[in-house]
Amino acid sequence: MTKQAIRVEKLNKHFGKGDTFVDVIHDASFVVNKGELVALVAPSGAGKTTLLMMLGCVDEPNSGQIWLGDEKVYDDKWLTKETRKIRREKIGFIFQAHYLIPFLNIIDNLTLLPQANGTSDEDAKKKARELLKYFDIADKEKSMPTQLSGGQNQRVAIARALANNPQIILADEPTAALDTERSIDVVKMLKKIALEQDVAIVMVTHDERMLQYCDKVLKIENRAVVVEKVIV
Ligand SMILES: Nc1ncnc2c1ncn2[C@@H]1O[C@H](COP(=O)(O)OP(=O)(O)OP(=O)(O)O)[C@@H](O)[C@H]1O
Repeated sequence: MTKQAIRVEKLNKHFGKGDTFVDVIHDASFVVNKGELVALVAPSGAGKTTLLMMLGCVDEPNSGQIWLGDEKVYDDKWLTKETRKIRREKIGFIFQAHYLIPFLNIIDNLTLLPQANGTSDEDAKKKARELLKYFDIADKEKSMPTQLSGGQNQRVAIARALANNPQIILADEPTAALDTERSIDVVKMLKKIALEQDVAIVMVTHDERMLQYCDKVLKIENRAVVVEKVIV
């Protein structure tokens, strides 16, 4: 079994034409393995979200190649029309805001997508309860998101990203709305998930203090993606 969760070769992305042309990512090549927590850092506007959204099959690159696990999904074009299916089956997303649905309780927030994807009510609830237990918030299943703290809601959002057993989690500044202590909790939790569930996690962060918990750092420098090992 290969360890590779994401492989990118000579990936390019620009926006606009003429006066509005912006070259964002130029010939990016890197690998993220299963079990790794990888930070993605760069100055504002350098292309972090754009890169994450290409890995998530949301934004289309201009050229290059992307493999998710062993499956090549992009080779100068998407290799399937079903990019939504790839997202649903392989990828979990976490954002800065938790985006829980305010009028659904915690367990219903967790079971909504799996049920929409065809999982039975019973199986979706079983998995949701396992996740809530794993995240130490089993007693909150009947609570509404407004009754939980910011850190607890972010744990629910992480649990939701895991509900479909993804191979890859893409997290866009998951700690930006949290204080330092809660941020460290969340990043340590992501590290534990990566290791225990053999998931690859790419996390955008502006916070240098979080890098020590990561295995690698992807930096975007002058449109190129540079991979650095974390030395603690
Ligand atoms: N849909 C779009 N059309 C045109 N330009 C875009 C589009 N999306 C992003 N850009 C441009 O691409 C560049 C990279 O944007 P991106 O949001 O990926 O940066 P970022 O590193 O995530 O920034 P931040 O840290 O501020 O969130 C920016 O110059 C942005 O203006």
